[in-house]
Amino acid sequence: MSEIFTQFGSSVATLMFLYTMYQNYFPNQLRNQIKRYSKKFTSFFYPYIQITFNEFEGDSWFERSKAFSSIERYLGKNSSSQAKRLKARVLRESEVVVLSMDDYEEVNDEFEGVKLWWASSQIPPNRQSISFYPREDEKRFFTLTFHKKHRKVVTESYLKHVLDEGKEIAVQQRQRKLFTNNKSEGGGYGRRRLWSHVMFNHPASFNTLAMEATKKKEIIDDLETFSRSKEYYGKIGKAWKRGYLLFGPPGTGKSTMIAAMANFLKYDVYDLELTAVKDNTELRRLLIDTSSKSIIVIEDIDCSLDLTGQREKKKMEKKKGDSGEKKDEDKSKVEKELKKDEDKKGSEVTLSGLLNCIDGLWSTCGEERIFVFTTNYVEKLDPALIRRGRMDKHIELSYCCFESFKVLAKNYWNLDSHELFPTIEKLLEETKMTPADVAENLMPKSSDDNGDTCLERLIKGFDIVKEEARLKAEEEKKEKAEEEERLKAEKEKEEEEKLKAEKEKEEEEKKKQENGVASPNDVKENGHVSEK
Ligand SMILES: Nc1ncnc2c1ncn2[C@@H]1O[C@H](COP(=O)(O)OP(=O)(O)OP(=O)(O)O)[C@@H](O)[C@H]1O
Ligand SMILES: [Mg+2]
Repeated sequence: MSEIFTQFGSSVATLMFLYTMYQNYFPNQLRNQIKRYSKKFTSFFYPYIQITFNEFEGDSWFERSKAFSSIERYLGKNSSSQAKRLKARVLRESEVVVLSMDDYEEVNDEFEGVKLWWASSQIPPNRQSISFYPREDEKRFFTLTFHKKHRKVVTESYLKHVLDEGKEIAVQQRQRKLFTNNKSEGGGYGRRRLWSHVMFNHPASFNTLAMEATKKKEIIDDLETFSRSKEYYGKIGKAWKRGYLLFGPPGTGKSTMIAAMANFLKYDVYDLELTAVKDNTELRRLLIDTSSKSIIVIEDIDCSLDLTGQREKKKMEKKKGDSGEKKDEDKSKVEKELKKDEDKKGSEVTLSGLLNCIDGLWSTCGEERIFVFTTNYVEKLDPALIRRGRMDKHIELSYCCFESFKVLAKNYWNLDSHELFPTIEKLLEETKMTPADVAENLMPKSSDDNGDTCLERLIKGFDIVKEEARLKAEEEKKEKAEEEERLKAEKEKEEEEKLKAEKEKEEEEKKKQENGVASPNDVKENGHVSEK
């Protein structure tokens, strides 16, 4: 036994001696060669492949690798049930807690029947010191291990799947923003910020939007299909964007619907104020500066620009001419309209500039974008602006119907039915009331209010709306009668002046004949006086 120990001891000593000789006397180059061949030798028997994803790559020390962040999110979602140690991070803007697997944790994954292993590691810092910032020599990385026979599936499909899903999770977790364009002020130095933003926290959703169920479903389906159609748009050679035109009277839910759309798709919203845009070039710059997955909104498009072009201009010029002859009251009305027109002129954005941005070559900068225009007067818009392809879907938001009312009653008071519903249904058929008015009546105004009192108030509200409608109709009738009267007076005046002119002419001719002077009509081309 002691012999065996002696032999074992001397063999270990020999090995140690050889290793020390190898370390000390083999040149570096030779050592590297040996290392390379030994790795090749082991990989011949070791059937697995490893891919490493570093947190920071190349020169960009300050910017985390996008692939690393996507993998972290993907694994965070899939590893929370497997990993024993997780790291929690709270996103600054959204206050959402994001979990990711801690260092030296391992999780497995499966994709199309292929088994894969992920591990998170880090190269520890060389020196021990206290630092607020991440240490330069502290390198975190993920390692993906898989059998070499799955190389094709992993490199061609799995990695794309991981990165796409990671990106999608980021979209879901991000705090969305509401942007508005800054007014252009010439003469500034440096690069001006084109958009300002606040956090988008509008609570509207399609559940709370009062609208017929079929119409609502149609819009939801349309939005869903759009957001899933990246490949399809690419295949048919169309920019991945869609235009919606929302039209209807004030208070019918156009702005609310935009918020519901943004919440449904989890998009940012860019509220574009066209009158603050200097010219077409700036409009283009603004659009290039918008991100993908966003809704670009132009509210009250009929008021934003002189989109009816020359026709409108002529009408205003005529009004301007007329205003000289009008009563003071009328004059101020026309001047007000002219002032509004002047405001629009502060912007040199033209209809064709706008059309190019929605539909031209520039519209393809950025993808997955929805353009929404709203208006109270669809008939005022230029047909070129709202043709399909530009505004693909036209949605009319109208006065409250019984179905819409039921959505509001459910939202405001959790009412599915009530004895007053039939009365309200009848009143809604007879009277035009906007969802905004219905909502206002259903809002509790004191702690004593409940479903019954609010429905009763709504019924009374119909009387007010009816009375308002009656007064408005009367006023319109009066205005119409006054306009007719004015036109009649103008016509009579014109006729009178015409008659007067004719009479004067006749008298003049008569006078000339009496004085024996030939009238110019009596002079023939040859200069002779005609015989009468
Ligand atoms: N269809 C609707 N569903 C739910 N609430 C609505 C609806 N329409 C209007 N409202 C309520 O009325 C208010 C005003 O609606 P909103 O601002 O969406 O109207 P609008 O059509 O954009 O009006 P405007 O043409 O004046 O801009 C909203 O705050 C909302 O509470
Ligand atoms: Mg609105």
